[in-house]
Amino acid sequence: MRVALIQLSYDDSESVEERTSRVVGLVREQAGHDLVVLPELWPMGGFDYRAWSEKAQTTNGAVAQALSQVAAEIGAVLHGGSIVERPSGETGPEGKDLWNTSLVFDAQGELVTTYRKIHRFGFAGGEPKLMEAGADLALIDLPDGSRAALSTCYDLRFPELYRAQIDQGATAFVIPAAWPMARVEHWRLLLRARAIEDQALVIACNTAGTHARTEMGGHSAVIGPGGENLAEAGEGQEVLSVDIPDRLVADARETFPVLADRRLNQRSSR
Ligand SMILES: O=C(O)CCC(=O)C(=O)O
Repeated sequence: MRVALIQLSYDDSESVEERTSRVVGLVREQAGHDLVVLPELWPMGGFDYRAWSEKAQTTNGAVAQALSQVAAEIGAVLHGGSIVERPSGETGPEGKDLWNTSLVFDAQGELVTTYRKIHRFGFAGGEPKLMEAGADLALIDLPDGSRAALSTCYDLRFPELYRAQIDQGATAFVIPAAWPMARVEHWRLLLRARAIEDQALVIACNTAGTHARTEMGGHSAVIGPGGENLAEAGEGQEVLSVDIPDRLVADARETFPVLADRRLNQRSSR
């Protein structure tokens, strides 16, 4: 399976429409890949809290439609990163109407899965103040037959989420992010930790550039189930193109079957 991660750089100068058209062009250039991945909240700005409400869209809005079209055009599964979602006529348990929602399109351009970020970042501000939390796990079948679980940025700090995902059959994690430079070493270390402890393929696409006065950390990466770096980006805009060997996770789990020794979960049998 050939995977492309588009580590997009942006600042405060583009409209949503301009950025969408730039991103569609970058996705189009990835024809020949089986899976293309974009970062978290790239259309609205990961840290541009003040613009979120005004820029929010539905999962059938202009951004989603542009992503659907380009996925079909290049015939690849497209993880479109996430958008600030305002569904029509829905509010959550806290009375808010925004979610941080990832969109996945199949190679025909159909929106096959959405994932609403479960762990909201910002403590008393940011996401918890403005958005509802997601409640559901989301998994997708990848073109090579493996099963990928979705999470977003700050979710990475909560290992129990990834354990729940492997209990649902996940062999890979796809993680879009807008992770700041200030804590980029946490990002790099936690990606490896999740790969090693869950013996899974980690496909993690971060943001570059500086927006809303926050410098993004870059260092998107593809990490194998033994913690091996299959590819890692630098700090600027960059596309990572990676060939994932067949049976990478299956072989790792067979030759070093540590997950079978878990005792504090339903699957423990020893
Ligand atoms: O956990 C972190 O340090 C960064 C998280 C974040 O930026 C996010 O979830 O948007």
